[in-house]
Amino acid sequence: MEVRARAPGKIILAGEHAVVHGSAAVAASINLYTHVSLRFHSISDNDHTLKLHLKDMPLEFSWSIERIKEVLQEVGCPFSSTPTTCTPEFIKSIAALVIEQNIPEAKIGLASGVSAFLWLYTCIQGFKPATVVITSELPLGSGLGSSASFCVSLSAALLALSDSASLDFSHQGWSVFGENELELVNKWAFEGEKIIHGKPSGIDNSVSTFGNMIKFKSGSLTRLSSNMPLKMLVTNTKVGRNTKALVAGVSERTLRHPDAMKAVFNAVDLISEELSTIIQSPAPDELSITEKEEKLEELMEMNQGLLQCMGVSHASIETVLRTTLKYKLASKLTGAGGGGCVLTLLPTLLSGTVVDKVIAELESCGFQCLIAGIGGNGVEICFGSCSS
Ligand SMILES: Nc1ncnc2c1ncn2[C@@H]1O[C@H](COP(=O)(O)OP(=O)(O)OP(=O)(O)O)[C@@H](O)[C@H]1O
Ligand SMILES: C[C@@](O)(CCO)CC(=O)[O-]
Ligand SMILES: [Mg+2]
Repeated sequence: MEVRARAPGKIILAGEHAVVHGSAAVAASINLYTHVSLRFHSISDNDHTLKLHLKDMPLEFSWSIERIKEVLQEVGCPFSSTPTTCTPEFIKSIAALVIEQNIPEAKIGLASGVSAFLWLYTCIQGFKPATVVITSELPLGSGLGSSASFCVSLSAALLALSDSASLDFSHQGWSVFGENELELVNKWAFEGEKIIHGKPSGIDNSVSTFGNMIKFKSGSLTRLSSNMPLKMLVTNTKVGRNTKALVAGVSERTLRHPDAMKAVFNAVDLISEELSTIIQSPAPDELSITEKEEKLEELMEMNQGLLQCMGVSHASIETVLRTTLKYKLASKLTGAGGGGCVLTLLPTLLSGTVVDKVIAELESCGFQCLIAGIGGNGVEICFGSCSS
């Protein structure tokens, strides 16, 4: 029996970092996915290993089930029907299993992803021999939620083949879980994100699980129904960074300047609330689409200024901001910042020629541009044949 799962990446329209400190944030799924395929080995395979194939790296890992048992059972049994946080003892043991695989130095950032894999796998499936293959359309470590879509798609595939799932294996094509299963996928993915991120707010795994557009505040999610055709240019500066370090940096700044940072987070909260109201306000509205877009642009600029206050901008991000401003377009970083991706709102009435010009200028700086499809489905699973 083989199952496939796919989960989308995301953009954050407002509120990254501040959301870790209790402010509201607004995020939307995008049409770029991480794909997971999971197949248990049968007795006739005579293969007693757990294999992880990161196809586009390309890297392959393999552990004998005996070795995994030997290392993990020293600290307990991770197998659990409810989402469980990986303890520091398990983290250490899992790290030992990852180190044995000799990940090349240039790809060492993947170690946290492989650790999250081992945690989610052994918690949800225990010690069953299997092969897991992962591919991703998302750039890793660029602010588009690669870590969350990795954890969500993996949790979905693992839960789909768990004993507690009651799914219709004969259904052809992609299908969605029921609400309760989605909640469970989301909770497990959050545990995986903790291993990769340190202190995630939960917004990335939530939007990857449920899709569409959400407002997220203090761990709770509100689904937004947008009445605006939103078009965003995503520019990848290709400057590598890692979310864990950036989130930790903002927390350290908050410890040094608690009152000033509280005011910054409060301002971001108000920006996210206003942005979600504008996006949801019914059309036709007293505000024309253009007026709404102008308000969104201003809010994005204000949010970007506050992200600079938090210390998460970067010279490459500033270059994108300056370039798009020449065309009177507003931009902000998305995700954790420090490099990674920048969003630019493309107003409905903007001519295609201007879009082409701005993309050409950004690409001449060595950046990579794409126009993301915003607000599609969340995680989906498929048994048997399905289009990719
Ligand atoms: N397809 C994948 N295979 C293995 N590991 C992955 C994969 N996708 C993400 N990861 C793990 O997640 C890490 C990147 O996560 P990180 O949170 O730093 O960036 P991001 O999720 O792309 O951006 P953001 O959190 O700002 O949205 C990688 O270094 C790796 O450990
Ligand atoms: C930087 C951050 O706010 C968003 C990363 O996409 C971290 C988080 O909320 O977990
Ligand atoms: Mg991430």
